Amino acid sequence: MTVPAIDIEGLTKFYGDVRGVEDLDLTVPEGELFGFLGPNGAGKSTTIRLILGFLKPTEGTASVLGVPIDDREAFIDVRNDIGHIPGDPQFYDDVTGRKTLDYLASLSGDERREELLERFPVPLDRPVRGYSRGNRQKLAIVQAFMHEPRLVVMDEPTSGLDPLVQQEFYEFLREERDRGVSVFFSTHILSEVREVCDQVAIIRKGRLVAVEHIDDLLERSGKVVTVQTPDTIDIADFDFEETIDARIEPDGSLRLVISGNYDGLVDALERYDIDDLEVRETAIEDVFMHFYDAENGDESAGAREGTDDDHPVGDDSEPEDAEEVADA
Ligand SMILES: Nc1ncnc2c1ncn2[C@@H]1O[C@H](COP(=O)(O)OP(=O)(O)OP(=O)(O)O)[C@@H](O)[C@H]1O
Repeated sequence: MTVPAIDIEGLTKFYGDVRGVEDLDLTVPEGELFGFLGPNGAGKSTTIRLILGFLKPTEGTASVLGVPIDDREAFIDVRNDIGHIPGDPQFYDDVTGRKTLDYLASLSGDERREELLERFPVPLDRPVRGYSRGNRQKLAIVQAFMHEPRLVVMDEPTSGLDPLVQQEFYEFLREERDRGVSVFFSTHILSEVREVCDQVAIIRKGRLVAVEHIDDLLERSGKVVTVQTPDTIDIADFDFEETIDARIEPDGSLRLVISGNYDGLVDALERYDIDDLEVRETAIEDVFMHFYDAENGDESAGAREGTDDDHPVGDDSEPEDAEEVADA
């Protein structure tokens, strides 16, 4: 029986009165690219910090690669099988990229630094202080993967990367997945979810609202059909079982979202002259937007400020606030 890469049960974290996450249940299977999506302040970083043992849950538990996060000793061992890219990777600024990697390699190992640096090159002999945001992120990628982890957990890993490097990183992630590596990452970028994820979990206001295979999600989300006709459209003609949404656009065209077969549509269109007809996949934005609330904005509003944990990457086991776990 294979052990899930991550198994979360009833995980809850309150920062004083502020809810980080509440009653989260989630299983991330081994060998999948698993996306974690949600608006600002939804609880993504909190979840990531909990499963890496940097924060102590208020309730509930999780296992990572089969090891419960509250089994401190076993968890320290399993950390070597985990790679991590924090939300805002911090390094010791006066140290060069090369020395940074040497140091991190001495802690966790280094099986493939050269290969990774070829794909994600950084100015190795310059102090990290002078690195651009993108180069910092590439250094974070190299350190997260160089010890051949079985699981990599990443908090918005493509922020700061230019589009070409992003594409290279997506390709790299797919290759890693095909080699059996499990990847769990938070993101705001909807197209990224579509491009690389096998499954996605969506979190809002600290609670899980959906876990979906991307293919199923897109299948259920249907196709968008746009029809231009000189005739007056009776929207009731297009209300068949497969219709998810039907509306007349401001330019007078008919826009339908249809899931399933097109028989009803073809029959209905016989009543009209057609100037133009377009069928396209539903934009991922439309697929996900109904999971977000129009008024959500920044869900962290009202929460305590200035308590983020931006430790240097090699030092993220050093908690900075009293609530964090002392020996993560
Ligand atoms: N150290 C902390 N102290 C107090 N409240 C916190 C702390 N960290 C997070 N929170 C609060 O917990 C909630 C979840 O925050 P979290 O950072 O986990 O969300 P997120 O989904 O990662 O957001 P973003 O997409 O903006 O990074 C928010 O209301 C946030 O303000």
